[in-house]
Amino acid sequence: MPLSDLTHIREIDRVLSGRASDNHRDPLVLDSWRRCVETYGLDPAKAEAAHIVTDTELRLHREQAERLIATARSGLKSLFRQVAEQNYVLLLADAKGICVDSFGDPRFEEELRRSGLYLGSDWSEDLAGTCGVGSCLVTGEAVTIHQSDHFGIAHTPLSCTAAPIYDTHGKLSAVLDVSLLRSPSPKSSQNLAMNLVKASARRVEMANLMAMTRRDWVLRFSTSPEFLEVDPEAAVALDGSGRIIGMTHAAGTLLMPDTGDGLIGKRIDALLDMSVDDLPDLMRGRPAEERVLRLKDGRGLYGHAIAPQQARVAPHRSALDIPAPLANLAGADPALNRLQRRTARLAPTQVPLILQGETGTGKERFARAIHVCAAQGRALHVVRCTAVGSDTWQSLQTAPSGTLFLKGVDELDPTAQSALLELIEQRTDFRVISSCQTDLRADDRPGGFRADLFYRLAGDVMILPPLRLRHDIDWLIDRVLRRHTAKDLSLSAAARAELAGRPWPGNIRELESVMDVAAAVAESNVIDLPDLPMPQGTQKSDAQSDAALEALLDACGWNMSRAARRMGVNRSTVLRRIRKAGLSPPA
Ligand SMILES: Nc1ncnc2c1ncn2[C@@H]1O[C@H](COP(=O)(O)OP(=O)(O)OP(=O)(O)O)[C@@H](O)[C@H]1O
Repeated sequence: MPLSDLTHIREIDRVLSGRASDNHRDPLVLDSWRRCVETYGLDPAKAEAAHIVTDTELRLHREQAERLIATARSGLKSLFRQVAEQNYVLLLADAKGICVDSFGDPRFEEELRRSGLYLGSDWSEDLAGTCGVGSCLVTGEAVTIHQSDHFGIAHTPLSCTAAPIYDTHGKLSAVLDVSLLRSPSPKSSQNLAMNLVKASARRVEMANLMAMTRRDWVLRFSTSPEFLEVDPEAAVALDGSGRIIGMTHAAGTLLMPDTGDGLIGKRIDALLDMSVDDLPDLMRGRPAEERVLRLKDGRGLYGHAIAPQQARVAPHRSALDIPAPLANLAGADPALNRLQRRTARLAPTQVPLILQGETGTGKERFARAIHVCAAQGRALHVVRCTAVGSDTWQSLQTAPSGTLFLKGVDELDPTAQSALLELIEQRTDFRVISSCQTDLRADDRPGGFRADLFYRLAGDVMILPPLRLRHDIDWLIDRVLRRHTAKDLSLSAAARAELAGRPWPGNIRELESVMDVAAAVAESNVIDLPDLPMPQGTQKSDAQSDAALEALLDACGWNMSRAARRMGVNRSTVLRRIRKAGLSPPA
């Protein structure tokens, strides 16, 4: 027996008798050696090179791991391209340690087969001893088993680096291994291989999650905005209520660093300061740097949400027509639901749109949703019209094509109007969406909005109703409340009724700030009347005209007290106005 083998066997004996190894072995290797002798009863001197399963067994193993293998194969190929010049062999093993796919240089085929770096070889630790695949399967971690780290003397020339691949439920399902028949002596020579194999396993898990959860939301994470879209670190799949139904392994470590597991079934709002309703805001339309997520322990992450590619259950026709980013903007409000349906049809076109509504009614949010539905990753340029200068128009001349959102377009002075007209005539590749708070009209008189520009912007004008006229205010309250997930808050019936009756001059923005205050001051997890801040000043009621009065009454379901609270008057005043206007409740 060669001296090196004898030395190896003696070292194992020494370690097994409780003495230290001279070779600064990784504790993971020493643990595995102990298992080999004490649990599996293996003998390091037995020079069994490779255990190869029969063709029938191999077919069975391949069939069982078929889906993952199909996904992993492309990862394997690209990894092989990266290491092709360096004589590495790539193996994909299933959860039992059987090599179900391999890539290697055909010139060394016979040698690879003899060494077990080949299809059908069984690398489970209880059979092959300490080895890349087997020890990775036992520990669930990426490992390098370098030369004499191997238990059996038949394997000590090899250097194997392996990383686990977990399925979408967090179960270890396969191992990706890169091995060398001969390698330089220092173990550190395999550090790069370790990074490559870990990155490939992560990408295989990501691709597998995406393929398995096409009907669900996927939320991908990265600690840096640059890699968020190209190479995210982790991902989870979510059902419609925000429960985690799939994950990549790294998501456990990232979202629950203490325990790492138990992620499946958890609600996303229990882990992050966000709810499932915020997912559309995390889609591609927004710059990655703005898509910051906060973990409950205060750490920050960047998030990228991918909408379901197919509906989970076939909804009824009108819901089917509305893509998720738009559908998430309203509850059951007939006017808004009509608007959503209309917008869903216009979103994929190039028709320029004007969104009109009071401050805080959600015009920008609507515009972003339209962009996300239409733009397939193209740029969104937001121009705040109160703050434009010549440099704004100049930089837009060379900006990438996409959506141009003109926020507060009614604020543009004549010079800016000319500059904008010139820009959109040149940049026909911009889809223009504008927002305004006033009833914008073409008016060529001095100080007006020039007609030639107006008709280029106003393909369709969409009116977003003020909050006091929305029927879905309860839905909105719940939605805004869900952002305060740290306290698991709810609202007392009295507080809810009080909020439903407010005039809301600042609309949804004001609602958000009221809920922020209430959530902060509430002493229990039920927000009650005293927790609500006073209304922030009252605006002249919309119910000045008969039509507006009727709309407000409709929004309140003809409940006089609620209408009176919204208008900031008493009940008898409402009744008097109804009589004067000759209005009556719908039959
Ligand atoms: N459908 C919605 N659900 C939940 N929050 C919403 C919704 N629409 C708007 N918001 C929130 O309300 C706030 C105001 O929305 P946004 O900025 O879109 O309003 P706006 O009409 O563009 O306002 P302004 O004209 O004053 O700029 C934002 O914080 C936004 O996140």
